[in-house]
Amino acid sequence: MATSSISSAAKNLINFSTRNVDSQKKSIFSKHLSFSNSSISLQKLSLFKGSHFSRKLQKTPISNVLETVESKSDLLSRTRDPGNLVKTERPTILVSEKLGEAGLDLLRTFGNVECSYNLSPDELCAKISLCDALIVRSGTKVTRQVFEAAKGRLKVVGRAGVGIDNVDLQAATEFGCLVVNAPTANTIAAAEHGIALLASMARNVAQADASMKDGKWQRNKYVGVSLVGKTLAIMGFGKVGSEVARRAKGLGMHVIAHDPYAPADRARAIGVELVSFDQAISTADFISLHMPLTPTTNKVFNDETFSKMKKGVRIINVARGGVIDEDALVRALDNGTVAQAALDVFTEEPPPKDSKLVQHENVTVTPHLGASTKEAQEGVAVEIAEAVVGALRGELSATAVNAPMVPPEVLSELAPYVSLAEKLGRLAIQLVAGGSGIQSVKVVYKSARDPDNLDTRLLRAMITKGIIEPISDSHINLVNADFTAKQKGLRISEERVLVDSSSENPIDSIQVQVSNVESKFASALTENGNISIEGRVKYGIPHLTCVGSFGVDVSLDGNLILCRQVDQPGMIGRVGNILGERNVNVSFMSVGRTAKRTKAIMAIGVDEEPDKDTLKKIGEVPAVEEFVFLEL
Ligand SMILES: NC(=O)c1ccc[n+]([C@@H]2O[C@H](COP(=O)([O-])OP(=O)(O)OC[C@H]3O[C@@H](n4cnc5c(N)ncnc54)[C@H](O)[C@@H]3O)[C@@H](O)[C@H]2O)c1
Ligand SMILES: O=C(O)[C@H](O)COP(=O)(O)O
Repeated sequence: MATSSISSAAKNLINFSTRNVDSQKKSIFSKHLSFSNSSISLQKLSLFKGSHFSRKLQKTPISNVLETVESKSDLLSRTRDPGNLVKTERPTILVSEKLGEAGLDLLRTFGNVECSYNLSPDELCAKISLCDALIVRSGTKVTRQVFEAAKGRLKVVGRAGVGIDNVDLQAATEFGCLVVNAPTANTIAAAEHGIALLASMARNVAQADASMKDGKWQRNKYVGVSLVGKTLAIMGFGKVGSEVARRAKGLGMHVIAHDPYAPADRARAIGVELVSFDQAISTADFISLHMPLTPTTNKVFNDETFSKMKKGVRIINVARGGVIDEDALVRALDNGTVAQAALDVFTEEPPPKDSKLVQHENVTVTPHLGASTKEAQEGVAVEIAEAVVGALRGELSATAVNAPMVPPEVLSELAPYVSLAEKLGRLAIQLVAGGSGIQSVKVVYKSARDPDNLDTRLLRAMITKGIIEPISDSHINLVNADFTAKQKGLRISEERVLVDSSSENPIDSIQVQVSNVESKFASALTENGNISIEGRVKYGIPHLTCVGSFGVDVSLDGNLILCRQVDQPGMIGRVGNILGERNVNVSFMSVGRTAKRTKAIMAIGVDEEPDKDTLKKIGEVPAVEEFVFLEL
């Protein structure tokens, strides 16, 4: 297979250590390195089934498989890492931030544990080459320099908590270091802290306390507001958001939530109505933030969105500081749009000492204490200790956040399908209209291969990745895809359809159906109301071949405009001209229709993202009935 046909998505799953691989080979197996001692058996990796390779290697632990793969492959001619833990008696585990005793005890049964808190970046770099594992919370920046300084010995970084924004995941993967986290043990603590901030803000607890300690008795100044009967909008109805909702209902609040991807029935089950972003922020008396920090949510609370809020609204943030434009929040507090804010998280932590936001009299602050209860820290410590010990033993971890190992033979065959799968997932989620909760996805693989010889876990993982990553800060890989989908209430079912084909290709086509949702592009819906898209690999390149009931043929490279129009002459020219006049390069174009001169779909691949005005112009072409721009 040509190097160029291995997409970045596939590269994400090519995860071999390439430290000593020559440069041309590195361009194929670049960037993503492995965790090399996984004990998953080849029985599970039935992608190998039937081959000479598989017969020889069945039931062999992956560590041995990899030895064999490595010895077979001149791509992987590196010598084994002298720090390989299989050969090391007791690994060294550096804990750089306070961790619960139960977790430390567990670690001590397995390795030599060194607790060194408050290390400077230089001190951390100096120590790290002597360590096999590092355990951090949000205060330690695990940068590329740390991985470089580790000189290949560091095997696993454990994040004792949810957010992994302080770990350079790309660098970790490049240096062959597994990153694991503890995503569930601090959920309740974060939710309780959200409620604590809500109540103390409403009753000016922090301000009144400071005033009394200053010798004052200001009963009139600190008259608060009641919670009962007030509307609370939960922004991000995930693990923490839904727990905050439950508790707020107990306080007699009317709770609504905005989360474009949360299942409506989960919300209904606890008496919460899912609403649009604008409806949530314009009707709420209190707004509590629980969405992840992603490119979409970065500074989503800004001058424009504050201006849509009810005057005198109160805001709580225990998610991530970056979802708020902090300067805009200061302005909104100054002009009274926002009456009060209670913040546990900040764009920069710790925030500058002279931060206007922190100093503002209507703001209650805590220094990122959401997860800081004894119980949560014990839970997180045990959760992370188990994950780190498991990783050091070579077991696959359900909370791994960077890529596990995939044998190259499997990858070279599946690489274009892996890329197709991720792109179909990304397209499918972008076709879902905001506000529709997505619950179940069905994937149909058409293949001439015996189902026993086709392991679709990798493809399912990539479809899951395509669906979840644009809407969350979760990092999906082969290990954690099913776990993450389940946690998010997303059911992914698969169907294999055996087709009659003499082709050597493992798969004929992949179809992704999203059930019971509204679509931004009605033509993507089939008669039974599901969004349906289908793709194939042609000449090693993923193609979109069907949208709803319309056949198309467009290579999935760059971005895509889908346009439904009345089927009539001149449409390609008209839309092509609009794009050409604005210097948007068309890479591919295809028209599909159900019958002559009725309706047609035009699928246009574009190299550049058209601006709003260009898209508006396309929408204004009289025969165009609907269109959508999709990023791949
Ligand atoms: N302050 C703390 O100490 C502390 C503790 C735990 C978690 N957190 C943070 O809280 C946040 C939530 O954590 P979680 O464990 O509940 O995560 P989660 O993944 O379970 O929930 C996040 C939810 O946000 C939704 N979402 C994604 N994009 C959205 C958007 N644009 N608008 C609205 N909703 C959107 C997702 O669909 C998901 O349901 C994370 O940022 C996490 O890092 C902070
Ligand atoms: O992401 C998390 O888990 C929370 O923000 C907690 O961070 P901490 O472990 O630094 O308290």
